[in-house]
Amino acid sequence: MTAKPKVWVSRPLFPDVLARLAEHFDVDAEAVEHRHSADELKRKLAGVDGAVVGLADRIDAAVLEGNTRLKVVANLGVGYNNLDLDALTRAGIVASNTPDVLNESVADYAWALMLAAARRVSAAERWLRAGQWPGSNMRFDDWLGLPVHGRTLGILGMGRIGQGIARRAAGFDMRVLYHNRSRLPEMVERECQATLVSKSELLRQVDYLVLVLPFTPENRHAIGAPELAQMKPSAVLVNIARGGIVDDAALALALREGKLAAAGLDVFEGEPMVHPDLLTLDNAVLSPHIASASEETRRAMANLAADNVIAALGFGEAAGKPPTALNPAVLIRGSAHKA
Ligand SMILES: NC(=O)C1=CN([C@@H]2O[C@H](COP(=O)(O)OP(=O)(O)OC[C@H]3O[C@@H](n4cnc5c(N)ncnc54)[C@H](OP(=O)(O)O)[C@@H]3O)[C@@H](O)[C@H]2O)C=CC1
Ligand SMILES: O=C(O)C(=O)[C@@H](O)[C@H](O)[C@H](O)CO
Repeated sequence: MTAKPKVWVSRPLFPDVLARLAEHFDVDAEAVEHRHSADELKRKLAGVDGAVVGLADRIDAAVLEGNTRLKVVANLGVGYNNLDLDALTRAGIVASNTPDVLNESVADYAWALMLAAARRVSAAERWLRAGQWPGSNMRFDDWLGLPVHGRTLGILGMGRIGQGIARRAAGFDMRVLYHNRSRLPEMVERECQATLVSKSELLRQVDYLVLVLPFTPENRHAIGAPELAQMKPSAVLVNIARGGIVDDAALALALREGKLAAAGLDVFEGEPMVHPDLLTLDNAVLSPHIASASEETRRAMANLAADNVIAALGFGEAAGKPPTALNPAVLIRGSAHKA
């Protein structure tokens, strides 16, 4: 009997998903969360045929150097800026991500941050938990927030998730503007009731700006001091995209100086570290990169990553056709199936 292919799972995963992988593979699954160094990644990946990795695992040319065994890397996330896709493709390794299954949960969460930032939910809760309500003689005009309904929502990066955020805006009777490098099909614009504008028009007109761009070299600091200066001082910024798309130092300054009303942030430059100034600001609602974290969605992401590994290594009904491969040309050339 031939030995089963080996698969490494870099972070703890749902047991039933690991069991699906174990039907076909000899699975080495990490039992505790741990940030792997480049050396550890190189060592782990050298001994396996497939891997399921997280956003903290940076898979680049140095990590892959000399690796002749690895055939597939499945990323637990739709964003894949932790993968050097060119290096993976050059090495004949299939890479995959987890699009679509998380759209609705992440769109829900963008709204959670938008509403919380507008209505000062986190600051009010901190105040209440600190025991400050009794005896405070809270005034009729204390804790005033910003209206959401009827305002203008802007989406920078109107892809799968951005469109979900836009569709929800109808319930709040909002006008929706968006900016992408290319215009969406008219039918999609109609469904989302959204209008394409230039980036500077978007910055100037919106009351709420939600960022849902991928992190690429082009998008680094897409929102920095010059862009913040174009926004209304009463506007709210929501970043659920990636740390580094916003210049967090410039954002903290704008929030402190009242040049921007509030922010809701799920991602940070250099996370898990957060810019110290943001931590001191009451008008910033902060969360630890949890926009996709509903049970149903995280399970769907894990299963989709497993589907990709199973198919790329030639098993299951989709053998040879990983459903969400980022570089399917590797499969067409057949190099993912090196001996
Ligand atoms: N906080 C979290 O937990 C999560 C974060 N994310 C992040 O959200 C990102 C988006 O996901 P998803 O919606 O699936 O991706 P999509 O690829 O479907 O959408 C991205 C959109 O961004 C647009 N875009 C890219 N570059 C630019 C640019 N320079 N200026 C304007 N628009 C741009 C693209 O349009 P065009 O090409 O026409 O410009 C596209 O419409 C992910 O890459 C990930 O980083 C996703 C899930 C959870
Ligand atoms: O999908 C993405 O791009 C995300 O950023 C998230 O869904 C993370 O993958 C998730 O938080 C696990 O780290």
